[in-house]
Amino acid sequence: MKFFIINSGSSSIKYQVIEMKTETVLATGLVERIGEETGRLKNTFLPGTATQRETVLEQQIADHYSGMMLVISLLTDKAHGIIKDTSEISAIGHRVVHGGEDFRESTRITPKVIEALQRNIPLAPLHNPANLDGIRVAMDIFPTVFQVAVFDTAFHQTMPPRAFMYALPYQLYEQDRVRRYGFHGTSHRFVAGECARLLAKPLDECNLITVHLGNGCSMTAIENGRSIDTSLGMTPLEGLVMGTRCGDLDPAIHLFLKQNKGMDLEAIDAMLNKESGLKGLCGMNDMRDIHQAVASGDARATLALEVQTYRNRKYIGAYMAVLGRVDGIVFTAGIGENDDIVRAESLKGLEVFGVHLDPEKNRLRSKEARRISREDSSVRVFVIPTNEELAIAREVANVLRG
Ligand SMILES: Nc1ncnc2c1ncn2[C@@H]1O[C@H](COP(=O)(O)OP(=O)(O)O)[C@@H](O)[C@H]1O
Ligand SMILES: CC(=O)OP(=O)(O)O
Ligand SMILES: [Mg+2]
Repeated sequence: MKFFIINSGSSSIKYQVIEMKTETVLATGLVERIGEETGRLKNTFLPGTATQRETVLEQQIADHYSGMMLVISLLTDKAHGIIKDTSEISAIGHRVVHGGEDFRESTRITPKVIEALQRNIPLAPLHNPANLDGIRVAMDIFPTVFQVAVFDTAFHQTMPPRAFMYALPYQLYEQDRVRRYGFHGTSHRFVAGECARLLAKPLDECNLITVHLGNGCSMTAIENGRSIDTSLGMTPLEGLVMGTRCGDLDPAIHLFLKQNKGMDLEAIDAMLNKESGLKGLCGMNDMRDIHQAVASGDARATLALEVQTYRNRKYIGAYMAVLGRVDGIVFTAGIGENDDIVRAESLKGLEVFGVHLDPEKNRLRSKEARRISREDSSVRVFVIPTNEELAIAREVANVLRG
C-alpha cells in the first residue's frame, strides 16, 4: 500500500512516497523556486539505502501544476521510477496549514472541504492557496484516489479560550474568527507521542513542552496529551524568533514604521515575515552559518543567537508555570535536533525548576530519539526527530480505516 504525501508551500512542493506496510520511504523530494526563471527539482529514490538514487533537474517550473507533473513523470518513469502506474497509489495526504475552526481532525477531501479551505484563505493568505493548488493538481492527476487533508492547526484545537483569545474587541472573534490557532501541530503531536513512549507512560497522562525549532519555530504546552497553549498565533508569525520571522512584537511598531518609514502594511508584513528573525538581526537565517560567524567573532551573529535562545527560555518558563508539573521537554526539527548549543542556552538558568541537562549527552550527535537530561533531573529533556510526512501518512491511514 503506497501513499503519496504532499506538502505544497507558497513557492515549493515537498513530497514523499511511503510504503505503508513497512513505513519505508520509496521516494522523497523537493521542488523549489516555482515561478522563478530557473526552478529546481531534487528527487531521491530509496533514501538511506544502498540503492539510493538522486536526481536533480533544473528548468523553469511555471506553477505548482507543472511542478507536480514533473514529480509524477519522474516517479512513474518507465526505466527508473518506483511507481509503474498512478493506480498504485492507495491514498494521498496533503499538509494543509490552516484549518481555522472548521477542522479538529484530519479529514477526507470532498468538495465541501475544499469550500471550507477557500473560506479560510483570509486567515492564511500565504499558505492555504498553495495547499489548495496542490490538492487541485492531485485531484486532476489522481481523480479516483482517496485524498486526505491533515491540518497544522488541528492538534491545537483543544486550547481553552483563555489561551486562544486575543484581548481585542470581542466582535473580531465572533465575526471574523480572529484568535490564536497555532501551527506545526502535526510535528508537536508526533514528538509528544514518541516522548510518551520514552517516558513509558500513556500520552494522556503526560505533561510536556514540545519545542519545534526549524525555519519556522514554535513551542507547545501539552497537558495530559492535549495542546493547551502554543506560541504561533492567528498566523505563523507570533512567538519565538524564527529564521526570517520576527515572533513577538509590540503591535504599535506597525504604526511607527508607517509614520516614520513611509512603509505600507504590505511592505511591513513582508518585512516581518521574510526579513526579520535571525536574518533580520544578523543577515543569516541558517543556524549553521550563524555558529560559524559566532566562532569568528561576529557580534551580530552572537546577538541573534542570544535573542533566539533567550526567547525560548522565556517561553519554556511560561509554559512551566502554565503546566505546573512537567514530565518532559522535547527539542525537535532542524535546529532542535542538531544544535546542542541552542538547546543548552535555551535551558540555561532553569536548574532552579528541576531542569538539569547532561552536557555530554546533549553534545552527542545522533539521529535517534534520546534523553539528554541528567538521571536526577526531575524534568526530563529529550531530543526527538520529528517526521511530519510519516505523521501525515499515519493520519491518512486512520482516515482511510474510517
Ligand atoms: N547541524 C545543524 N546544526 C544547527 N542547525 C541546523 C543543523 N541542520 C539544520 N539546521 C537548521 O535547521 C533549519 C531548518 O530546519 P527544518 O526543520 O528542516 O526547517 P523547515 O522544515 O521549516 O524548512 C535550518 O535553517 C538550519 O538553521
Ligand atoms: C506554519 C509554518 O510555520 O510552517 P513552516 O515552519 O513549514 O514554515
Ligand atoms: Mg519542517
